[in-house]
Amino acid sequence: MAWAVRSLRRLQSAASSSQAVRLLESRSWIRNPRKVDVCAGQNFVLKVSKGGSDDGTLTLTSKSPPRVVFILGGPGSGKGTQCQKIVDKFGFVHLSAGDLLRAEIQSGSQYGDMIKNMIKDGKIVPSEVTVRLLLKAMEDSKGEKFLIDGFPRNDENRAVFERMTGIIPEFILFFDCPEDEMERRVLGRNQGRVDDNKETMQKRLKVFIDFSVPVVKYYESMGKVHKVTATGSIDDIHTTIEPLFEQFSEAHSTGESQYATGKFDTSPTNN
Ligand SMILES: Nc1ncnc2c1ncn2[C@@H]1O[C@H](COP(=O)(O)OP(=O)(O)O)[C@@H](O)[C@H]1O
Ligand SMILES: O=c1ccn([C@@H]2O[C@H](COP(=O)(O)OP(=O)(O)O)[C@@H](O)[C@H]2O)c(=O)[nH]1
Ligand SMILES: [Mg+2]
Repeated sequence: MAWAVRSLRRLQSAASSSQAVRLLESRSWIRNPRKVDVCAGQNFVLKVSKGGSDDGTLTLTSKSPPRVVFILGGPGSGKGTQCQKIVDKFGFVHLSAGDLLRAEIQSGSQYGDMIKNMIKDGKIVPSEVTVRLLLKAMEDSKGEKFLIDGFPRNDENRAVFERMTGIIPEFILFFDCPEDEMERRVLGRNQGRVDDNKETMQKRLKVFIDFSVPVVKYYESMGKVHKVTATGSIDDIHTTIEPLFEQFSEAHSTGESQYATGKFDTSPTNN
């Protein structure tokens, strides 16, 4: 029983809900859910439903669940530009996965060279690297609502984010832009980026079609995608998407929202 109390204390001291999710997944904290009805951590409440079978369903609700909107679209479709206008008006935390990766290169990280070479080739960086950067940025920001820009870029990104955070996006904003317009914008961006050139752009567009568009289709099958025609003026596009964020703010003005319900396998572990 001592280890159950010890483990419970570990869970209760978890600094964030995402840590609790990781503890749950590792199952290193509990062998018998019957002993734990409700466990309140610093940022979350864990409720164990008294399911008849052994694999009781655990519901992890967070007192202030991180609410996420994914902003997707091809390179140069206008994701960053529109995110900035949404932040100015609705106070989200804007996390550009690409910017976080470029900052990681600058930081002298052990992954720096790998990330730089992959960006140069328009390739998608391993999911765990990007998700850890996103998680850290979310926790450091102390924010509650996030625009995650340019992520997930493939199905593995999507699955790893969900597994590591337990977060389901509120909706996806997809900027639909013709390839020639995206190329024109990227080549005119003048940000000194290693990947803003004709050759890399062709590779990025292929990666977008082959890997990122299927992620949009996945979320479309869940009815979570708002597709926006991303040609026309920056202000007109912003006006088109504003109502989505007005509704978002109203819908979540009060109360907790359940953000992770998982069938965490709580059958007694062997170890
Ligand atoms: N509606 C638009 N019309 C023309 N240029 C745009 C529009 N939206 C963004 N841009 C420009 O195109 C380039 C790419 O925009 P950006 O927001 O960086 O796209 P993404 O983040 O999707 O790559 C930037 O130089 C930006 O100023
Ligand atoms: O989740 C991500 C986001 C970006 N990238 C890499 O970073 C590059 C630049 O991404 P960013 O979103 O900044 O490009 P944009 O679409 O804004 O031009 C991409 O082409 C990828 O090589 C990645 O691997 N994973
Ligand atoms: Mg961008």
